[in-house]
Amino acid sequence: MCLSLRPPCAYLPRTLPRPVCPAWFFDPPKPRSPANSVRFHRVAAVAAARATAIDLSDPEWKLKYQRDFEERFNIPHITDAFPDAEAIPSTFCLKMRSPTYINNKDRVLLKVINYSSPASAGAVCIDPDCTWIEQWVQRAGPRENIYFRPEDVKAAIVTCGGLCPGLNDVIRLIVITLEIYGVKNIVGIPFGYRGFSDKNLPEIPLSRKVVQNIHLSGGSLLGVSRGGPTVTEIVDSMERINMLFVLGGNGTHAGANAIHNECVKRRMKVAVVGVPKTIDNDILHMDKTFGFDTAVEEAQRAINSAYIEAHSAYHGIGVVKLMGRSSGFIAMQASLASGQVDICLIPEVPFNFHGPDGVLKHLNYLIETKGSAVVCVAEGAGQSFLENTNAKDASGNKVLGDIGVHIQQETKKYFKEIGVAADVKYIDPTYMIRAVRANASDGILCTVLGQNAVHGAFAGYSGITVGIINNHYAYLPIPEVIAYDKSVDPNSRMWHRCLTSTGQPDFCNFYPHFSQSIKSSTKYKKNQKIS
Ligand SMILES: Nc1ncnc2c1ncn2[C@@H]1O[C@H](COP(=O)(O)OP(=O)(O)O)[C@@H](O)[C@H]1O
Ligand SMILES: O=P(O)(O)OC[C@H]1O[C@](O)(COP(=O)(O)O)[C@@H](O)[C@@H]1O
Ligand SMILES: [Mg+2]
Repeated sequence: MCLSLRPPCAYLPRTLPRPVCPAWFFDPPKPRSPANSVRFHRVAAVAAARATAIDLSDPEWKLKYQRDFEERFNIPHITDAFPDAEAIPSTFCLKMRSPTYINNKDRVLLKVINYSSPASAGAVCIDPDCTWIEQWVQRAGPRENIYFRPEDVKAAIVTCGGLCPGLNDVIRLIVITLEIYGVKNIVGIPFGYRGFSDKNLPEIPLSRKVVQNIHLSGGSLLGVSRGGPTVTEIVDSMERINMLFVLGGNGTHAGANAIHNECVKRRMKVAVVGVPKTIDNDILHMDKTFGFDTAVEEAQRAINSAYIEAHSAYHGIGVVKLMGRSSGFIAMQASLASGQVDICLIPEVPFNFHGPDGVLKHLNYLIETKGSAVVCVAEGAGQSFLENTNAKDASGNKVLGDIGVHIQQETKKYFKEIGVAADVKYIDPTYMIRAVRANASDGILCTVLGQNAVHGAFAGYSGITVGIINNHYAYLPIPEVIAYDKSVDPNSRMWHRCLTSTGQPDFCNFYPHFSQSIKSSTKYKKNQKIS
């Protein structure tokens, strides 16, 4: 089957025999655009920095790589700074039966596919032969011994960044689990990191009674914010807090790691544990982050509305903009789930609006052949077409231009110019999606993550976060999950499945002139640097 066809091919039947596919299809290049080349450079820089120490001609390189991996994914523990910290038997006990514990040596396998070649879809290889190297990370869960006496614990929870379905579910389970361990002093920090420094925002006392039903609504019981005090100010104001649960995305986790480091520097015995919250799903190594499933489900509803509007109008075109600053996961998954999208545009895959290979030309084709069309665009896509204001939000995130409005305007202009009627409707459901309560699968994920965050803190780990990896739960050191933003691999099976579903061509005449062998692909080059 041939996916990702350029427009001339797109008019051919979909069941093309393989030879009809252009050669470059079988060797798809990594797309580049001004926006995502920055990202790729960052990825490459990180990989190269790690790779410099590895010499593939060294017969022991595999062993050394494995050792380096183990070191990187080793999670910090209270005993690193306090070797004399006393371990006591766990106070975590269930009413009905005694809990089963996790052994400190239990591990979860991070990569489960043994790629035979760098050309395999989605392959991530360390050397050109794709040598199989086991990469193990720490299994999450309750330990038999704990490093905090529940009566000495003051636990705080803070939620930062933008909203995400499931925040209340995680808060709820952290509080409930802390109480099961016997903790009485539990507080919420109001409005993100800001709550640490704003004297007008007192701590919120939390208990099972307070949190019992909070998961029934979206948002965060504690409130969220961007920006706020410095790490020094945060640690200065932590007073008696010796367990800090931080719910947030990459920015929040960078803050949490800095808080952990500052506590170690000041010789404060504090466990700082993150729970990744990002609706964009851009945290590394995890199957997904909580709220993502719910977001996709809600996004589908917006797409369905756009479809109905477009389908019911004469030459209707529905445009839906979904979240995703630098990663197109929601747009890709929602497009796949809905099956109603004709064009899906994400930041990772460059596109042209105009010209023979452009989005507008294909929209005209869709209007001619189908009578209507639906476009789903991720907010970070096509930013190079918009004015760069260099504006930043309070957290330092780039303020993006509205690509949805741009598509709507350009589409109207184009159809007017070619003298074809078109009725263009634009839907931006961003804040509606973020504010809903978690669906059942996210509710379960939040429950498990919340519990494991508490187990991690009691086990004495700090500067860690918790995530689902290949359907198991693991603790990871924070720097490893925020080294760069996770993004959609345009060479992955999932993106190709999305293209199969939409039937869209490549909107970039860049591709045909780029038919190089796999040896020039980004991943291969990265691996070459290693050798
Ligand atoms: N590199 C950083 N170091 C310390 N704190 C940070 C850093 N980046 C962001 N933060 C703080 O983390 C919080 C959330 O960051 P933000 O980028 O808005 O959301 P998210 O955590 O979802 O990425 C903000 O209060 C911000 O000030
Ligand atoms: O308007 P706000 O609050 O700045 O949020 C907008 C942003 O929030 C997001 O939904 C995700 O933000 P977070 O990384 O904080 O979860 C982005 O996709 C979007 O750009
Ligand atoms: Mg972020």
